[in-house]
Amino acid sequence: MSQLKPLSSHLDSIPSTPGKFKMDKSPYIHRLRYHFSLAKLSFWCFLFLSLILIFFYRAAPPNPNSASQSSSSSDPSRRSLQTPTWGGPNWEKRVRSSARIRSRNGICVLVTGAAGFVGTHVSAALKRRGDGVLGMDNFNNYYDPTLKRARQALLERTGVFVVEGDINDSVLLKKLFDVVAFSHVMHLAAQAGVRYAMENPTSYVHSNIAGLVSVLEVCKSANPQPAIVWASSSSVYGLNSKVPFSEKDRTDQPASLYAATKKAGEEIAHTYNHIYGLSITGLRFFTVYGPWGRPDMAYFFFTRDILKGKSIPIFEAPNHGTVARDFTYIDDIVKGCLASLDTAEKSTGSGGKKKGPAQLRVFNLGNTSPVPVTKLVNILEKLLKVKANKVMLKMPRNGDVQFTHANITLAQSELGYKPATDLQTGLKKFVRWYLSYYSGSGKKSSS
Ligand SMILES: O=C(O)[C@H]1O[C@H](OP(=O)(O)OP(=O)(O)OC[C@H]2O[C@@H](n3ccc(=O)[nH]c3=O)[C@H](O)[C@@H]2O)[C@H](O)[C@@H](O)[C@@H]1O
Repeated sequence: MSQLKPLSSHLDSIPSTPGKFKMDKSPYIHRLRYHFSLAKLSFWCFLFLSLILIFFYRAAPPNPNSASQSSSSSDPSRRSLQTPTWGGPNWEKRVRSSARIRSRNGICVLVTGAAGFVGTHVSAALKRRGDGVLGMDNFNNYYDPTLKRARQALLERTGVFVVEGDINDSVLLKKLFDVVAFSHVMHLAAQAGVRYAMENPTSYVHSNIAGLVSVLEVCKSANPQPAIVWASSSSVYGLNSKVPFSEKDRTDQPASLYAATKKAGEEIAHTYNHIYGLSITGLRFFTVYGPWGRPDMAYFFFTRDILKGKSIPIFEAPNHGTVARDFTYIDDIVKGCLASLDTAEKSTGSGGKKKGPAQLRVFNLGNTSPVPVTKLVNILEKLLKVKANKVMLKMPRNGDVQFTHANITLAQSELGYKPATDLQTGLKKFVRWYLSYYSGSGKKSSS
């Protein structure tokens, strides 16, 4: 710029209208021509450098569509939108290769939330039996993202590519369906956790409502439409006091915003099934635990805090009432998920138009034997060989319910679902994983 200024003062004396400037061979004119060509050269150099700078600036995020959705909101699920990392021929090649079916009668599944706890186990199990699997995850920081990266690395080793992106990024979702004709979508991406909903309510609306609609919108327009299996929650039973919880029981009394968004998801699923002929199966998971689990869940952070000698807050109901959960081991949940995919009928619509009625199902996937939280802590103490510093607390009014208990008759008859792992056995496997994962490298921290 500094070079152009003095030159522009020379150029100011030259008429701007072409044709009015007469060529003259005087020495002054020669000097003028010399200055003029220098100005031109500087101008083109400047333009060229600017173009290079603009090119590199724009090339930094490969997908401008996603970048435009970035937000500085406190919502952790949105943060990943700021660093989109998809697109390009190599990326498409990896997507295709990961989604390629490698067994006879295999299915081709898009797994959202693939770097999550259940997502990782389900993706690995599908891949092991030869199905085509493509993962998707936004790697948000609701809990330690290094654990999610470690799960991603595990999946990479089994041949599953996890695309980094948010389910609200419909451009990315459409692109994935352009590249691969998925027969099924296993939709597990969600904002989980019951108590966190009071801290960050919008993250639940963003992932569990807007995100679900985004996924269903793309599925409904896809040709062929995939069959969808997705994660609802035992929390939809809310204040229901009839035990064990059956799919026919009322679910209109959610006790947390988390539960309300999952219940809303079930109603949204009904709408997309009704209008567009999408085949949809909702799975009500009951407190899933196991290796590679979620650090925000009680069994996980109790283990961490017992080992650190920190106190363990154990909630109790009024009048010292027992708080209990139908803890369900991850391997049993995986079997239920795969059976749901295998028994899912095809969607009946195509390209956004319904052609006939389609399957709509909801199943409880629980363990059918609730265990008090105090008992969970006793088992952990024995497995860890450390006495817990227990502090009994009145159950806070932040969304928890006193107990959960699944009736699994429907899943048993329709899916052949039969949980086989009791809490003692499952926690033993979890503790073994926990100790090797967190002491193995000496670098990781569960805090
Ligand atoms: O079944 C489900 O649908 C839900 O299961 C879990 O929710 P929750 O059962 O509340 O699991 P945890 O947060 O691990 O709590 C387990 C038990 O420990 C108790 N707890 C929790 C935290 C604590 O500090 N102290 C304590 O006693 C809770 O009251 C609860 O009874 C998951 O976190 C949800 O994402 C999932 O949807």
